[in-house]
Amino acid sequence: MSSSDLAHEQTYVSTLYDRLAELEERARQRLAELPDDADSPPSVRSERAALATREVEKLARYRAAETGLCFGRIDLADGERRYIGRIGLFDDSGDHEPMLIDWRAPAARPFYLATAAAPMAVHRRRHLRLRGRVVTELRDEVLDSTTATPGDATLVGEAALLAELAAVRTGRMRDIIGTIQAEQDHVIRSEHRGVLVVEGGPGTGKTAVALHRAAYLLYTYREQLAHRGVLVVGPNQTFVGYIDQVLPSLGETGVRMATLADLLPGVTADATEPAEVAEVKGRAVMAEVVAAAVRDRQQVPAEPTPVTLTDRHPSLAYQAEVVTLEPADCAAARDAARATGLPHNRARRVFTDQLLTAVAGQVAGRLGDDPYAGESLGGGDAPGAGVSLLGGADVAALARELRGDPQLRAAIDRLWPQLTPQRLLTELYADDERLASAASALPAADRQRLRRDPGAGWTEADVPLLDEAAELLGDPPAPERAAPRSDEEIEYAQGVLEIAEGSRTIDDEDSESELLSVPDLLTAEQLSGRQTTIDTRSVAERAAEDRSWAYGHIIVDEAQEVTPMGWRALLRRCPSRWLTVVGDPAQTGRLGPPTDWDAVFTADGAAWQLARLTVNYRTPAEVMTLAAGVLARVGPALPLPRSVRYTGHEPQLRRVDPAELTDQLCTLLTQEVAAVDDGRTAVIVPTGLFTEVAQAVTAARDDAATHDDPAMLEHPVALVTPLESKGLEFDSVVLVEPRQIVAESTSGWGDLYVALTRTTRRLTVLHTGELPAELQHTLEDL
Ligand SMILES: Nc1ncnc2c1ncn2[C@@H]1O[C@H](COP(=O)(O)OP(=O)(O)OP(=O)(O)O)[C@@H](O)[C@H]1O
Repeated sequence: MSSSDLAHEQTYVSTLYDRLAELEERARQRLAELPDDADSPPSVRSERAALATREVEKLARYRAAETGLCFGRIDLADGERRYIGRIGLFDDSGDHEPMLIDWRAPAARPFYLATAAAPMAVHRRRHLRLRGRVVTELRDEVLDSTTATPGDATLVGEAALLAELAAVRTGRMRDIIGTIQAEQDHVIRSEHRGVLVVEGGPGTGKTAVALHRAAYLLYTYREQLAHRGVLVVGPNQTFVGYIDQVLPSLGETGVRMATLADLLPGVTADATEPAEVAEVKGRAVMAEVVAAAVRDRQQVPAEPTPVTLTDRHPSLAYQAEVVTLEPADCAAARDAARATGLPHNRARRVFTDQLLTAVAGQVAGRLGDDPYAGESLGGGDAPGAGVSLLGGADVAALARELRGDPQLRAAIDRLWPQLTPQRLLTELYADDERLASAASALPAADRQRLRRDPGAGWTEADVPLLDEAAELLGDPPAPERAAPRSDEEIEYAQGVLEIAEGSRTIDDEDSESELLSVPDLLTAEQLSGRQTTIDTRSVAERAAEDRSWAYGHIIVDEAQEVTPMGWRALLRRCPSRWLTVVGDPAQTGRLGPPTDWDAVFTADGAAWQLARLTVNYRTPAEVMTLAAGVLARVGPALPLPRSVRYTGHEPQLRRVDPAELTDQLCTLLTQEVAAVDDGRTAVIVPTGLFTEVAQAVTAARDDAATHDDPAMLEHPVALVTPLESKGLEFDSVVLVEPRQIVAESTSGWGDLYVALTRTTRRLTVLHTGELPAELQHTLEDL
């Protein structure tokens, strides 16, 4: 590439940065010019808050675009030249000519799709590499079948791609907007408005593609998605930490990232449990178990139940101290409450009302009996025997009075208690009888797995069950008195009232003294209650605090790990059924059958489509050859993704003396850390060996960390179990005791396959006994 080419691009890129700085300055000014709000009415304040939010978001996008602002250029056959970058920039002329095209805009698409065979009117594609604002490198491809450089015809911008893939890892995932490949582009820009399921082997870019799709959808459907927000679900907090920089680096900050365990506000699901228990909790049948557990809490007594009233009710002249809850009355009240279709806590009101009316009728029957019914008083004024003297209004008044009786309330509570999801599940798990009734569809051994004493804490598998329960129970009816207003709000309202009082006209003062003023009509508390509080939380924050939030789009990563109950919780949060779901059946770590997409989505009425990614960008071909034997054990029909590159490093298989395992490991780590420079090395250890190995390694090296450290991935050495390594990648991987990994795994060979495919460059397998034949065979075949 000539230096004049570089100089030319430098001039252009500098102009782009100048334009970006101008726009940033303008947004900052607009923010500064927004008037102070304090005294404006709520409608004006909320409009200004919206304006401010828009400017703040713009500023965030401009800032995010600073690094690597422009990364590409396409020259079209007709002479048009388009620069492609992180955001769109237009010049200030009246025509607003595009200076830089957002990578998500349709005009940028040929940059990602054009090949020599199908050039899409592109004559040349250029990749620009920047360091800060300086253009350091250009890579050109001429898309002309006669002059095209030889290479992998399926790859777009092969040289730039391979340079990206060779870069050392930092412990945080990066965006890939400069080198998105054609099959990935089709997924990112898919116009499918239902569920898009993307399957692909390790390293095929499923996570990268899912996140770029989120950015693409937010760009293309910003109005629609800005209000409802986008949720990205990952398998664990380490993974969420690994990917959480990608969308902000693309200028998108309004996305909520969470694990399934975080879905329910107010529930911390950090307890652990055996995989066999989690598997039972994840089954679809658990929806029926939870529903039955709720129904079981709506009871009818087998026998008439006497209740001694405690209060001396003013209207009960004869002190009817004992009332009876008749099974037939309770059953009628239960039927009426269920027939409303309301959630349990809301339907409780109907049950209570109807039962109280029945009890009041009983009391009224006693009170209203005509004492002279048997006597002949002459005249036809008395209603006669068996006919109450009290009318419907009297019965209603009695029912109202009875509602306050503590004994009666307690009796009703036993029949139809107000329940929280936590109480429902705690009492279900803790009681064999309740379990036998609600979970009768489960075999006895599985029911026993659910048995647990109160206070054990919640696990991730409990969250969808709690969510299911929350849906069936509903929120309790709003408390009669609203939550007290804050002192500050009341003080402000008091001030308003004083001003209103002080600003009364002279005419007012002259008028009659009984003329009411504002403070006579309204207390400060009432006025503060009428003020509209302006919610300054972001959409993502509001969504996180609201169990019933409906997201505009949901992205689910490592989707093969989600259980049928997990899917119910996710789909509930996306009424539009617009989801992107990425996963690999071969990497399933959970017990139970693999996910049947049809059973999950078609049964739910969602239109779903399958797309596949076939090229592995992470794992070198040498390592994938080793992993092939293991994949065959995971499932003979599962496709092996094609690796995009060889690195020249054959995987090392080292047998060591059991007594020397940790010493050998520490020595090896010193070599690996040196070999990857600033890169990252992982030690993947079976769970049963984890504590021993982690203690030895962290004692020997202060650059090593485990998941106890939230910044684990930023350390040169991370110690992880196979399950924790899911979705992550490292420059070098040391895999300890593969045979034990398989022995411990609940899903057969899947965990070993995941562990083997985490490396971008180097792999060493340390083992003390025989290697699994699957690893040896593959090597012999080489
Ligand atoms: N088009 C691309 N250009 C540059 N890098 C890419 C591209 N596609 C994927 N990569 C890189 O390949 C690596 C693997 O991508 P990613 O983690 O998204 O794969 P995955 O399919 O989710 O893997 P796994 O299932 O093993 O977790 C990442 O470092 C990612 O940045």
